[in-house]
Amino acid sequence: MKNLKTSYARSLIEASLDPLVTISAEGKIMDVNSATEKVTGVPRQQLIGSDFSTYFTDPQKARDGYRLAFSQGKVTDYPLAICHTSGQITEVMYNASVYRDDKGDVAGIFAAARDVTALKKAQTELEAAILHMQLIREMTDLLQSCQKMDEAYPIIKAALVRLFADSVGGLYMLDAASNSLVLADAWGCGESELEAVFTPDECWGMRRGCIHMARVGQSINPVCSHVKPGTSPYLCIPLLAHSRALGLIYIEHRFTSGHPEDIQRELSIAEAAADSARLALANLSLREELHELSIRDPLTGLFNRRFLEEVLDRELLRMSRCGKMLAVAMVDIDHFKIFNDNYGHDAGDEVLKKTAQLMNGFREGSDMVCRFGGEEFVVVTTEIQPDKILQRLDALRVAIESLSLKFGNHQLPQVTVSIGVAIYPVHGGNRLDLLTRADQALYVAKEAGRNRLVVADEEADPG
Ligand SMILES: Nc1nc2c(ncn2[C@@H]2O[C@H](COP(=O)(O)OP(=O)(O)OP(=O)(O)O)[C@@H](O)[C@H]2O)c(=O)[nH]1
Repeated sequence: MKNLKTSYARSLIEASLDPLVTISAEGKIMDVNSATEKVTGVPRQQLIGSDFSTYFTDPQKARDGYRLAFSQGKVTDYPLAICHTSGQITEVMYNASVYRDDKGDVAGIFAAARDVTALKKAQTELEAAILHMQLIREMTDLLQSCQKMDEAYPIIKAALVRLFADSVGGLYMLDAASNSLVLADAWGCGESELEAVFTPDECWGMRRGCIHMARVGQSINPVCSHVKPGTSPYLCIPLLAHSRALGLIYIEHRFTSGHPEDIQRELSIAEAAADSARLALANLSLREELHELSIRDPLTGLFNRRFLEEVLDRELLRMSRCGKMLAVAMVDIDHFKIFNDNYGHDAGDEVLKKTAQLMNGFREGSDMVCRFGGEEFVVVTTEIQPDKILQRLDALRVAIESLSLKFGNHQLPQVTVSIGVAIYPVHGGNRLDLLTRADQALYVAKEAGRNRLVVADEEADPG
C-alpha cells in the first residue's frame, strides 16, 4: 500500500511540467522531477545532494528566498532566474512551503517554479512598445511646431536614436537640382562613415518606394550600392509625400534577434516613425516653397521689397546690439524707359534680369540685394566700414557700366545706374529714415547727371 502511494506521488511529481524540488534544512537538494533536470540541464543524480542555490543566476537571492520560506513557513511568487548549463536563462516565480518530519519539526522545503519567461518577454515588449509610441507621438508634436526643415532634422534624429538604440544612421534630404540624396544629419558614427551623396537609383528603398531591409537573416533583398561593404543589417526608409521623394532615413541596426516577429516589430516602429516624419517634412517643404515664392521677385529671382523690409528691421536691431554700421544703397537704372520704348518691354525685362544677375554676383558675406520695384534695386550691407563699402558700391556701378547687352540681333545701349547711399546710424536709426535718405541721395545723383554714387547728406532731414 505504501509502495503504491509512493509510486502515485512520484507519478504526480513527474507529470508536472513545472520544476519541482525538495530541499533539506541544510540547503541541499533532496529530490527533483524531470522538469528540473530539463530546465537546469543537470542530471538528477548530480542535482541530488548539491547546493540548490548554485543553479540560479543570483545564488544569494535564492538563499534569501529559502530563508524567508523557512521563517514564514512559505513564500509565494518569489522571482528568480534559473541558469541552464548551456547558458540559457529561464525566468521563474517560486512558490515554496516547508514540510515537517514525524515530530513536527521543519525538515526542509518543497518548492515549485513557474516558467514566466514568455510572460516577462511579453511585458518587456509591451513596455517597449508603449515607450516607442510615446516617442513617436512626442516627435510628431514637435515636428508640427517646426517652421523650417532645418529645425525638423535634429528632432527626427533624436527620436530615431532613441527608437533604435545602438544604431548607426543618417538622414538624407533630396536635392532636387542635382537629383541626389545629401546627408543632412548622422548619428552613431562619424559622418565620413556614411555615403555623403548618392542618387536615388542607388537605393532599393527609393526605387521601390517602400522600406527596404537587407542583410537580415535569410533575406534575399539586394544590398544598396550606397551602403559600404561589411555593414550590419540595415533599413532604408524612403520619405515620400504625395509620391514626391523628399529624402531617406538610413538605419544600420543590431536587430534584437533574427526572429521574424522581432524583425516585423522593428519594421512597424520604423514605418510609424517614417510616416510621421514624412508628413511633417512634406508640410515643411511646402511651407518653405510658398515662403520662397512670397519673398522672391519672379522676374529677377532677387528678394522682393516685402522681404527687404523684414530683413532690414531685423538687421538694424542686430547692428544696434553689436554697435556696428549698416549701409542701404538704392540703385536705379538710368533712363530705363528708353530700353522699353526703343526695343520693347521684353528687352527692358532682359536689362533688368542681367543687371540683377550682376548685382547678385556682387554680394559678399551677408549682403542682401532686392528688387525694390520697377528698375530700382536696394543693396543692404551689414557690419560695414563706410569707406570700403562706398568703394565696393562704386565698383558695382562701374561693372554695370561695362555690361554689354544684346536683345535678339540688337546691341542694347550702355546700361548705367545711379546710386544713393545712407548709412546707419549716421543718416538714420530706422528703416524708413534710411530708405528715405538713400532715395534723396539717389535723386541728387540723378540731378547731378546720373551714373554716379552719392552719399546722403549728414545734415539733411529725412522728413
Ligand atoms: N520692361 C519692364 N519695364 C518696367 C518694369 N517695371 C517698371 N518698368 C518701366 O520702367 C520705367 C521707369 O521709368 P522712369 O521711372 O520714368 O525712369 P527712367 O526712365 O529709368 O529714368 P530715370 O530714373 O530718371 O533715370 C517705366 O516706363 C516703367 O513702365 C518691368 O518689370 N519690366
